[in-house]
Amino acid sequence: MTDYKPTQEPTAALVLANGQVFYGAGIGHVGSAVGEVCFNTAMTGYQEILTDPSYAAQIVCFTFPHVGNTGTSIDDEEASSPRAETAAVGAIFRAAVTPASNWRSDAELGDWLAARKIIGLSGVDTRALTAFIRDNGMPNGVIAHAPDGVFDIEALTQQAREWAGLVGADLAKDVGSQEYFDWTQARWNLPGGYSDVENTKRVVMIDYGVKRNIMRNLVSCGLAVTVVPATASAEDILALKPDGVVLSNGPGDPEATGTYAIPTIQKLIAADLPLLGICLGHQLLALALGAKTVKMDQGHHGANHPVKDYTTNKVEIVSMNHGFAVDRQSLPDSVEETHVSLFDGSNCGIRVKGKPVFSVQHHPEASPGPQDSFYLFERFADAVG
Ligand SMILES: NC(=O)CC[C@H](N)C(=O)O
Repeated sequence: MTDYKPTQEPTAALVLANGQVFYGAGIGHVGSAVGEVCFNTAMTGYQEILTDPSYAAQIVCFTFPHVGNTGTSIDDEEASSPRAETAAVGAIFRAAVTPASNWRSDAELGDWLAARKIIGLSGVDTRALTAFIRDNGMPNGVIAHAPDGVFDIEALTQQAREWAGLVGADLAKDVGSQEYFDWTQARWNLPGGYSDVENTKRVVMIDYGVKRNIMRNLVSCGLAVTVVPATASAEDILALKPDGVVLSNGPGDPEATGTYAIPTIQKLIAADLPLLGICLGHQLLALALGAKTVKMDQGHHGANHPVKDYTTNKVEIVSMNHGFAVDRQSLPDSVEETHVSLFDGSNCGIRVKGKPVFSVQHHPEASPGPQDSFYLFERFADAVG
């Protein structure tokens, strides 16, 4: 792969740890940021992707060429708080971002990226970058936006090389909420917008970087949601007398977050509470049950991934965003594999035999199906109810 130079003078660049450079036009935040570079194949949902806290410390290369056409809307934020660390650090686009044309848009993508402190880079050969990631795995890199076009490539390469990367990184405790709070908003299901619902059965959401739509789906299934920080102890959680617990999605290496999450989850399982894990929550549940997680080469990031539910033999089209996976071989006898990726056969779901404790690797709230995976929330609500 050769360095790709656009015809105009570049105002932004992606510099990989191996020294390769992708030049383009800058948009959004001015400055530089280091992260792991991944590609996402979704055709829609760029705002939800960039505000999914699971993408913290990542730079997302969109394979879909036209991004930004529908602008941004306050309703499409996914992080529970707008702090800068709760989002991807960079976004890479093939085509230049054109003005938004959509009735829902309340800000142009460029302005929104700037407000969110996300660096955008357009005009990049995203196919070449994606092919590179497919062949070599997800590299560390620095994305830099300098309107004067001056880049110290050597220093940026050095920064990418010296970054410790995502293996061993616990990001969940910084990205998740630092406070306890109740979430009451249900799914967007009325012409007037989202509705607030008061439910009686209460679940605690351990926030490792939760997405809002997970909480909306729980509320829509009849559950009241109390959010607690990632580091909340089992004692603190049990004191809230929950009817169930949800382990959220989140960024970073599950093993690193596991140092404090595993003992908590083990106590919650011992307390016989219904438990649902999603993505990072799935990986943490597996670790708490004695299994292992592994780093994937290119990961799964997209909105068209087929997953099979062995318990019903149905295939659902799901949204994925993960760079680590549960190692099937390491699952103990007490655990049954319930879901598998039909792309690469990797594990996508588990349940504990004889207990209402289960988890999935994909994002059932993200609706590419569009409703294929909502049954998981209903399954959990039934277990709680
Ligand atoms: N979406 C998530 O929860 C991601 C989980 C984990 N950080 C991974 O990359 O595998």
